[in-house]
Amino acid sequence: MAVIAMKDLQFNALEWLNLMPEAAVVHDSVGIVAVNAIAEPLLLASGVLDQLRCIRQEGRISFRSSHSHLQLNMASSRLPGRDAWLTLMTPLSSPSHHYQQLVDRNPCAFMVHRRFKPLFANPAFARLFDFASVEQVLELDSLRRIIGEAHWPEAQRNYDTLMASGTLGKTQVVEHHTINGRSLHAHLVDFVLMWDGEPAVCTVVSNVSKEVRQLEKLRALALTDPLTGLSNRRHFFDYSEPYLVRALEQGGGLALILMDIDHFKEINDRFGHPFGDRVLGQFGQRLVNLVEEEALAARIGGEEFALLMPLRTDQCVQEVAECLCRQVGWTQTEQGQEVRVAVSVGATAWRGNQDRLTDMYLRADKALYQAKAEGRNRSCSTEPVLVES
Ligand SMILES: Nc1nc2c(ncn2[C@@H]2O[C@H](COP(=O)(O)OP(=O)(O)OP(=O)(O)O)[C@@H](O)[C@H]2O)c(=O)[nH]1
Repeated sequence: MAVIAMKDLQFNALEWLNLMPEAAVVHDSVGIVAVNAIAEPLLLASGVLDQLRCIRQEGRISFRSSHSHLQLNMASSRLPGRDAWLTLMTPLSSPSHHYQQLVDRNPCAFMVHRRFKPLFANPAFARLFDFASVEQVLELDSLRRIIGEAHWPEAQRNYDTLMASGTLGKTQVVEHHTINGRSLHAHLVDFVLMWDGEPAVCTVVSNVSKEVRQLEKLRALALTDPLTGLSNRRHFFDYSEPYLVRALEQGGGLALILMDIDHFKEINDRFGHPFGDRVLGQFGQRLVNLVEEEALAARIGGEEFALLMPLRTDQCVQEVAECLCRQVGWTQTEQGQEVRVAVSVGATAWRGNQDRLTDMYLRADKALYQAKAEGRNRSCSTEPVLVES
């Protein structure tokens, strides 16, 4: 592959060209940016550069023309967000044979036209989507089944945009299901080609299921406190919104409860940091066991925990806080000595639609401070407030 000029490092023209097993040229308002090896000799032939200039000057998008000597079919796609074009040159004769080659030479590809009617597919595509053969793919009237109902409206919109603009489809990662219902994540790159005088779409597919799973794992790790397995501070504050929305929509109550283990420094000092770590882990476990599943429990600091939980109409925040305070602590023996793990608790209830989590946090923190000041191992809550209906 020869690169004539690369004006912008972010511009992934080379990547695009790598996907094209046929003659492909990327050009912008100044000139040719990149070509692949198959297109290079074609550019030397008289007339081809003029055709490309025409595309630029007239601002035409997808078009088809043939050069008398070379009998080329030139279809241009505008690169998303760029004043640049990708032109594919295909022999005018035997397009069917040519497109079959196009999909066959790609690691995994298919071509559709008119509402996702499959025209060509390669064996890797058939295998990836659990088809018995390429023929089975081509028997379908539409790829709707593997696109999936959830993604179908968006896929149709993308297809229409692609047809109307001739623009290269945005690369995207989409969850699909195989014909056997197996879920997989695929990275798709679409480009427009001419088929039987009409635009059609060729899509190059990469199976990125493994990468997506790894990303999901990493995301979960980034949101989890490793010591307790609870949500971490970031997740707690980022994930609070659905709780507030639900309280607002359903008019229910919501409690924010902060808990801070008493004299934790002393526990560390007496029994060592690893023991302190075990206490934190145990505390997290006890907390999860005490609350219902829909509660969001998090470790938001060293020995500070938070709980965001819906309140039933028969529950009042003071009682919930008091109950937790009594039940979450415990006594155990370590190195022949008694260890008492107790907490101070500060709690508040949501006060209606102007009340944000940050407001609630300030109030609960104040109540927690009060519980510490009054002697620890107790709960305090903000004064009873009527929850707005
Ligand atoms: N083992 C362990 N200790 C931690 C961790 N994070 C914070 N700490 C310790 O937690 C202790 C908190 O001490 P303080 O803020 O003085 O609070 P306290 O001793 O619990 O006193 P009060 O909160 O006033 O009852 C400090 O000694 C920290 O080093 C952790 O991940 N593991």
